[in-house]
Order: sequence, then structure tokens, then C-alpha cells
Amino acid sequence: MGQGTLPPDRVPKGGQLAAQPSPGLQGNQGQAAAVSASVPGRWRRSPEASGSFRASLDVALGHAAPLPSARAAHRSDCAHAVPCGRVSGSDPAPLTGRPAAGRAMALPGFRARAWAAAAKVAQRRRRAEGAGRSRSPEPGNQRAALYVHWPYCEKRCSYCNFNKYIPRGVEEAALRSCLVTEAQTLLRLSGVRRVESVFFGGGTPSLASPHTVAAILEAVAQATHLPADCEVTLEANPTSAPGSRLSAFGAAGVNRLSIGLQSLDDTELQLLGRTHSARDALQTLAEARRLFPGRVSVDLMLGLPTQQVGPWLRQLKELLRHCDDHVSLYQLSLERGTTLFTQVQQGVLPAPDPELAAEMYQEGRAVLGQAGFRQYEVSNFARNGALSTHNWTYWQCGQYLGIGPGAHGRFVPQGAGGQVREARIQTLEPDIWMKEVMLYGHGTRKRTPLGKLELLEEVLAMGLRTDVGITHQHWQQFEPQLTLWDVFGASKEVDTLLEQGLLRLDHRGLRCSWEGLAVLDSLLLTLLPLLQEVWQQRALSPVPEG
Ligand SMILES: C[S@@+](CC[C@H](N)C(=O)[O-])C[C@H]1O[C@@H](n2cnc3c(N)ncnc32)[C@H](O)[C@@H]1O
Ligand SMILES: C[S@@+](CC[C@H](N)C(=O)[O-])C[C@H]1O[C@@H](n2cnc3c(N)ncnc32)[C@H](O)[C@@H]1O
Ligand code: SF4
Repeated sequence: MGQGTLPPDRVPKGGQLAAQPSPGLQGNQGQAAAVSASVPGRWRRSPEASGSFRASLDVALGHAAPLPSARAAHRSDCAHAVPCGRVSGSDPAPLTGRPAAGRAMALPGFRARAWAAAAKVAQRRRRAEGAGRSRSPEPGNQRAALYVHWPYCEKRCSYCNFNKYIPRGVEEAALRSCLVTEAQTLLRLSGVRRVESVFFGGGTPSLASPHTVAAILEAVAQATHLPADCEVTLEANPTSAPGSRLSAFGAAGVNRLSIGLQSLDDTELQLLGRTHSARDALQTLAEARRLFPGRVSVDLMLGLPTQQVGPWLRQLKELLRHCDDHVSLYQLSLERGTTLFTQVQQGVLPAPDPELAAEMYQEGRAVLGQAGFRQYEVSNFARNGALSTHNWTYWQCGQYLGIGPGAHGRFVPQGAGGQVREARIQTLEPDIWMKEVMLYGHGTRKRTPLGKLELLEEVLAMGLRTDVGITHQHWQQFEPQLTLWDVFGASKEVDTLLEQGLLRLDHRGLRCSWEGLAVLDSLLLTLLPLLQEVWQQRALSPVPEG
């Protein structure tokens, strides 16, 4: 299996889809690496852990194991800076946070409204059934999740190196049209027949107009089956999401909100460079819960410089008095190129204490457990079945398409005759990305075919992030010949992890215990090389098929 990077599969818009080299648009590996590091908690390449494990294992969405033993592996290549410049443009609708009058409710047409109404009814049914399960009849390569990246923010937060830009104005109509075009192209390329979840992330997608969200959903519903009970999440920053705007997003088809609350301490919020206060955040949370009951998630950060365990736990307990059924805890990752990084480097602020962060994480998850939350993933907690379907797809190594600047995707380009899953990254800079979409129908900057071993490494590293772990059936979908017992059953090192109560290997499959989940990175230091070793041995003495 070739492990190299493919050229972007570009053809002029309207032409046939086929893999074609595109001179001058390849080899932007530095940027790809930068964006790869910009998703918090994404599994970072760990040379000690794995020779072939790819740094671009995109989106683990959360921080694994802030415990000392795990950190060495987790942060082994964490030195990236994402360019965070300005885009030129003379858009008449600047990003003020509020939609222009009359604009918020302007939907592209009846279909979108009908879809949104049906979605509301179906969402109740879906909730009763519980999330995190795939009920679609389509085979795995005909369904996918869809991620949409909105690349703009009002202000740069001091800690953030995601792919975001602070614009003077946004040409939203042009951006919307490009997002729609790219969704149509990638849906065609992938041959996906059913989109099971949509996630509007960023940047700050709550700055987009609800009309843009509706237009994208409409395009997806036209190109493929978008079930009425499909989870549609929008990330919302408190200052850009007053109730009227949230309600317009609901009318556009959004049925889940993820609020970037980050902290309930105004001094910390200032340190983080947030534009909102704790009061603003709680008000947005209350409005969100009124509009999307049972479907609101909050992000809370931990491990900030000067932060102490006691006060942070009090914040968490205060949050529990207000929050809905989903909470994400993210340990601060100090990213090169951010203001916070410089402040720490220059001694203006103390470096975050990893021991304290570990304590916050451990105590925090215990508190959440007592409040009835299931820790269904390293950083994610849900009660009443409110697991995120979209993120679950990432952890289960399902297919996902990524549209918008810097979005990541993983799918088999079946529509172009492809048979191998590819990791794809879209061009980072919005203005360049738009030009490419206008020219070629999409702005894919990098395509990396995933070899079988790489895919299995992902299945292992992502699956173990969840409390369910990797069931035998799940593993078999990716590797029918080599069982989990074959790989891990005869290892003394694994035996030790089992005896220590960190890992479980039984009739259900392989998974971390509650204690193991907190040190997942260090467990992977044992498990990944083992998988590689067994894989290589098998390659040397292949089992005859039949
Ligand atoms: C990239 S933001 C996008 C959503 C939205 N703009 C916001 O700020 O809430 C998504 C989440 O990533 C987390 N995040 C961003 N940078 C981080 C960092 N350096 N360390 C840990 N978490 C981070 C924050 O908790 C944030 O809510
Ligand atoms: C940090 S997570 C927060 C999720 C939230 N806690 C929830 O439960 O829905 C979301 C962020 O991850 C990044 N992200 C998610 N999926 C992505 C993808 N396919 N490509 C690029 N970035 C992605 C985006 O920056 C997005 O704002
Ligand atoms: S608002 Fe969100 S995406 Fe924008 S800079 Fe802040 S954390 Fe990053």
C-alpha cells in the first residue's frame, strides 16, 4: 500500500471527478502539520510510541491523560503555530456578532424549513432511543458525518491556535456559496448516500448567519439523505449568540449547541482573552437550554496558569447547577505562537502545573460522575443519553467529510473510483480556499491514503478513548483476520496492564478501565508498538486466505 501523499483530486468545476495532479497546490505540509496540531487533544505523533503512526490522526477532541506518565508521549511534537492573519475583503456585513435586521430568519426556502420542522420532531424520538449508535442500513462507506469549518472570530483568544482569522469584513454570500459547492463536490466524490451528523465548528460559527447554515443543510439534503433525526451541532460563543440568534439557528436546522464557556471566573476569562463574562456565559447557557432542551453542551477548560484545584472544582460545581446534559473538559494545551505561550515563556505568567491539572481532571470527573454524568470519552461527559453522535463517529473511525478552510476529513473517494480511505485537509487560508473552490469545486490541499496498519492504529487509539473501547465486532469490521486476542492476548506487557486494572480484554473487546482512561497515552505506548509488531510478523508469514 502506498503511504505517500496524493495530489488534490482537482478538476475544473463542472468537470469529471478524477485524481489529477495540480501543480503548485501540493506539498503544503507545513501548514497541514500546523492545522493538525490545532485540534485540542488530537493524538500527537509520538516517535517512542509508533514508527508509522501518523501525526494527522485528526480529531480526538479532548485531552487525554493529563497525568505525568502520559504527558511525555502526548506533547512530544507540540510546537506549531497557525497563521492567524486577516482576510482582505470589503463585505458590507461585518462580523458584529448580531445579524442584520431581517436577515436571521431568511431561509433559502420551504425545503429547509420543512426539514428543520421534521428534525425537531425526530429529535425527540432520537433522544428517547439514545445517541452514539448507528442505525443506518447503509454500509459504512456510504454514510458519513459532515464537519463544516467557519474560519472567523471576533477576537483572538490568548490560548487558541485553531485555524481562525480576525477579518475586517466577511464576504458571507461568497463564503456560503463556496461551502455549498464544496459540500456538493465532496459528497459526490465520496459517494456518500447518508449524512448522519453535521457539526458547524470553527472559528466562531455562531457569527455566521443562520441563512448560511440553512443553505448548507439544504444542499446536503438535496445531494444525499439527511435524516430528520440527524444531529446538527453549532458551536456558539456567548457574545455572539443572543437568544434571538440561537432561535434563528434552530429554525435553520441546528438541534444541538456547543457553548464555549471555558471558565466561570471573570479573571480567568480575561486571561484567556475571551470577549464574554461568566454572567454572559450563564445567560447564553440558560437561553440555549430553553431553546434546545437536553441538547446543549459546554466546554470548560482546566489547568490554566495560576489556577488552583479548589476554586476550579467550585466552578465546576457551580456549572453543574446550570448546565444541561453534556460537558467537555479540556486541559489547556499551551500552543506555540499564542499570546499565552509567549507570556509563559517570558515569565509574565507561571507555566501551568501539570500535577494540578491532573488533580483537577481526576476530581472533576469524579464530581461529574456523582452528578449522573457518564464519562463516555476521555474529555466528554453526558447524562440522559446525550452523547455527541458526531464526535462518536470520529472515535469509532467512521467516515467524515470536512468542508471549509482547514477542515479535516477521512473517507473513501468512491465516487472517483477510490477504494482506500484517505485523510484529507482543506486549504487553510479562507481567501485562497475560496479561489480554489471556485476553480475546482473544492479546496482539498492534502490527501493521504491510509494504509491498513495506519487505519488499525487509528481504530485502536481513537476507540480506546471511549468507555466502550473497541468491541470484537467493531475491530472485525476493519480487520477480519487478526483478532484483538491475536494482537494483545499473548503479551506479557498487556497482562501487566490487565493485572494493574488499567485495561480490560474480554468477551466484549478491549477497553480502558476508569483508571486507565486517565492514562490512555501511556497505555498506547505499549499497545501501538505491539500492534505494529504483530502486523509485521503477519506480513512476513501471511495466513493463506480461503
Ligand atoms: C476551537 S474552539 C471553537 C469554538 C468557539 N470559537 C469557542 O471558542 O468556544 C473549540 C474549543 O476548543 C477548546 N480549545 C481551544 N484551544 C485550546 C487549547 N489551547 N487548549 C485546550 N482547549 C482549547 C476550547 O475549549 C473551545 O471551546
Ligand atoms: C474542540 S471540539 C468541541 C466539541 C464540543 N465539546 C462538543 O461536544 O460538541 C470542536 C472543535 O474541533 C475542531 N474540529 C472538529 N472536527 C473537525 C474537523 N473535521 N476538521 C477540523 N477541525 C475540526 C473545530 O475547531 C471545532 O471547533
Ligand atoms: S473564539 Fe474560539 S476559535 Fe476563536 S480564537 Fe477563541 S477559542 Fe479560538
